[in-house]
This record gives sequence, C-alpha cells and structure tokens, in this order.
Amino acid sequence: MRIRFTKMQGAGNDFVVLDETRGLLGLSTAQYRFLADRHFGVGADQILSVRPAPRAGLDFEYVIHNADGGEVEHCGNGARCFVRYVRDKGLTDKTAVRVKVQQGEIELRMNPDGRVTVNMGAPVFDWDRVPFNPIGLVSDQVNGWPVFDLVLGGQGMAPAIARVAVVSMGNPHAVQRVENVDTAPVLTQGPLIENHPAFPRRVNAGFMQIVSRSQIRLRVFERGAGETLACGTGACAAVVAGIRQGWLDSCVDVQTHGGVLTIEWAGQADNPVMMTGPATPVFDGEIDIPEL
Ligand SMILES: N[C@@H](CCC[C@H](N)C(=O)O)C(=O)O
Repeated sequence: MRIRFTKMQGAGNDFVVLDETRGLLGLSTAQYRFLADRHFGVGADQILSVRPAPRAGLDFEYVIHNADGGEVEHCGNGARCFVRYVRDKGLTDKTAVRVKVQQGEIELRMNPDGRVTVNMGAPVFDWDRVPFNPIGLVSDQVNGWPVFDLVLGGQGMAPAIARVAVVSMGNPHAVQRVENVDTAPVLTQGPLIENHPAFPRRVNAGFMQIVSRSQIRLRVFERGAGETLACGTGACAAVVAGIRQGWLDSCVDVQTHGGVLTIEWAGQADNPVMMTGPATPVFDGEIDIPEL
C-alpha cells in the first residue's frame, strides 16, 4: 500500500501526520512502528492520524501512536502540529478548533505569531486514573504535595532512588527534580521508570532542572518512544509538579533540547493547563508500506 504523509515537528518532537479524513488507512501496530522507524520507514517519535469529528460541536478527531506502535491518550506537541496541518492542508480555515483525543476533548488556537496555544485540560491527580499504584512505596510531602520514591535497579547499575511527583495530563507522567539536566541519568533511569511496576500502563519519565521561578530545563524519556527532543504533556506535567511543590510561578518557560514551550497553570486542580509553542512542517512524501 502506498500512502501520502507529512513530516512535522514541534520543538523537535517529530511526527508523521496522516490524513484519514476521507477514510481510515487501517494500519496495524507493526505498520505504525514501520513508519516511525528511522532506518526503514520515515522516522518519527509519534504518528498522528487526522480523522473526521465523531460528533457535532467538534472539528476533528486525532489519534496518536507512539514509535513502538502503541496507541496513546494524548500528545501536546502533536496537538500543535495537528492544528497547523489541518489549516495548511485546507481541511479548515478556523483559527480555533476543538478536537477529540483518546482521553477527552481539547481546544487549540493558532496565534498571529505562528505559534499554537493548546488548552490541555486540567491535570489529573487521582492515582486510579493516572494509573498509578503507590502501595508499598515510601512517600513524603513537599509543600503538602506527595512525592514517591521509586527504587530502580538494572543490570550493571547500582540501585538508585528516583523521587517523583505523579500527574496525568491525559497520559501518565513521573517527574523528578534534578540539579542539572545535562548530567541527569535520563537514559539509564528513564527505561526503568517507564516500566516501574507502580505504573500499570507504563509512564513518561521527566527530569526537571529549576532555573528560576519562571524557567525550567526539561528532558523526558517518553513511554514508547525513548528520549525525545521535547515532550508537550511532559512540559505541562513538570510545571504542574513544580507549582504544586512551591518552586514555580504560574507562567513558566520550559527549555527543552528542541525549543521553548510556555506553560501556564493557575494552580487549582480544576484549572486547565495552557501550552504555547511552535509547530513546523518539514516535508511531504509518499511511502510504500509493507503488509505487516
Ligand atoms: N510527545 C508527546 C507525548 C506522546 C505520548 C507519550 N509518549 C505517552 O506515551 O504518553 C507530547 O508532546 O506530549
């Protein structure tokens, strides 16, 4: 099967975007994995499939698959690329669109400066909904906010403890504070946190360096994709965790290896998290996808 695609990136988190507004392509898990493969396919952290709105009042639905082929609930950088894509391709001329993702509905707005603002919805702290099982973990409180010690041990590494705050932005995140993201153990601890048994659907592992009350540096080892140059939901989760622990103000610039995302959160559980950042097309192409 030969399909058309658009390659996009948002702060260096890269995507293959597929137009399924006129019919589903019916790709298998292995075919998503093939598209994401940087040697045999196009190469991407995630695949975004744009579909028609499932009900009146919505403009579209978009479905997200990680590079490992698994479908996921949410993707912040992908949301910004999605809205740029539907406008560039003439699928809508609206500057504000409402879209269904797996875990709900989100609103997106194109700004005059070309950046995109996404209302990511309210963070979720209900452990069952993350999902997260804290039973048996040592916990503490920072500014009245619970943090948990994950005991990590892998082949060839001394046992380590990662003290994480847990939050869902529709998808699960475990965020720890580090002195310096450049030397943080992202590649050694990341896979161990991702697969820690306290997270039954695995988790995205964030490493946050506080620069000031309005600026952090962040690296994220993403579930199903490994370390990416930026993670939008990870940036939201880190800022929420930093505000809750008393370290950050309500508007924070998040410096990632791929660019800056601006995150705003008023601090109450039901306040939505707003994310603003870039969304850039890279190229259009066609590819033959094997039967997999
Ligand atoms: N890169 C994304 C997050 C994509 C999904 C994530 N890997 C997960 O499995 O939850 C973002 O920008 O938020």
